[in-house]
Amino acid sequence: MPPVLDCEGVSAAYDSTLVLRDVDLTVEDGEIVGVMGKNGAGKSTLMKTIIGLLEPASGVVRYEGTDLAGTTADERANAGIGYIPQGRDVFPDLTVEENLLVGEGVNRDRERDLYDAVYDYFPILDERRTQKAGTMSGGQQQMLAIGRALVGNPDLLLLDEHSEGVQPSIVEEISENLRELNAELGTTVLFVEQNLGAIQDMADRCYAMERGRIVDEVGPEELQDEDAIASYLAV
Ligand SMILES: Nc1ncnc2c1ncn2[C@@H]1O[C@H](COP(=O)(O)OP(=O)(O)OP(=O)(O)O)[C@@H](O)[C@H]1O
Repeated sequence: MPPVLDCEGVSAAYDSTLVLRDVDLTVEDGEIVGVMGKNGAGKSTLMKTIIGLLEPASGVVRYEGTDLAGTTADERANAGIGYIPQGRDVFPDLTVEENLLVGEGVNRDRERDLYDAVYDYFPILDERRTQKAGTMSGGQQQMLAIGRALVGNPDLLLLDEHSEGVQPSIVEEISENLRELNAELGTTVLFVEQNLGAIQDMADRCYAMERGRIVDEVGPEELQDEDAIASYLAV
């Protein structure tokens, strides 16, 4: 079976400024893989390139063995890639239920309705079904953004800094929920982060990114050694 995600020699630029340089990265079925790096390292750019908001200047992005070149972000979502951008991007004037309904639009498997699962993983969303998203806390909006991707029944979830603007105890809760849904639903996860706790709580293994390049790959044991990974982060 091919990896769920395979980036080979991927470079990307804004105008003529190269930001992502020759990135090789794979994510196997069922894994939770992190990419850690400081502000400006290129993590969001990597996510945008994988989901198709930015065309690579060179290299190949493959999803489940298929080259994604020339496909739009919508087509990639329909193929089973769920993307949770930095800053969450929930619809503030829509209720929790309505936000989830938007996410369901990309669900390819009509037999598999994941609303109940979302409300089980995130009970606060169940309690606030009719509340407008814009009135909820950062952590609750993050849960909603994850829920909205989840009801689309993704094989691969791409998460861009889910810890940002969320209080530490809620970051921990969200990381735990993500591990649970990975184990129970089999959803593969690639996340980018600079929060040490979220990286240690979530990742099976992790790539380190500096100035647009992958500079190291860190396995599960080394991940628990704070000193070993702190140099890659802004701590
Ligand atoms: N739309 C854009 N146009 C031009 N340059 C950009 C754009 N977005 C990001 N950059 C630049 O690309 C580099 C990488 O940015 P990116 O947002 O990918 O980093 P990051 O690792 O996600 O950082 P952060 O944690 O701050 O989000 C930075 O130097 C940034 O200034």
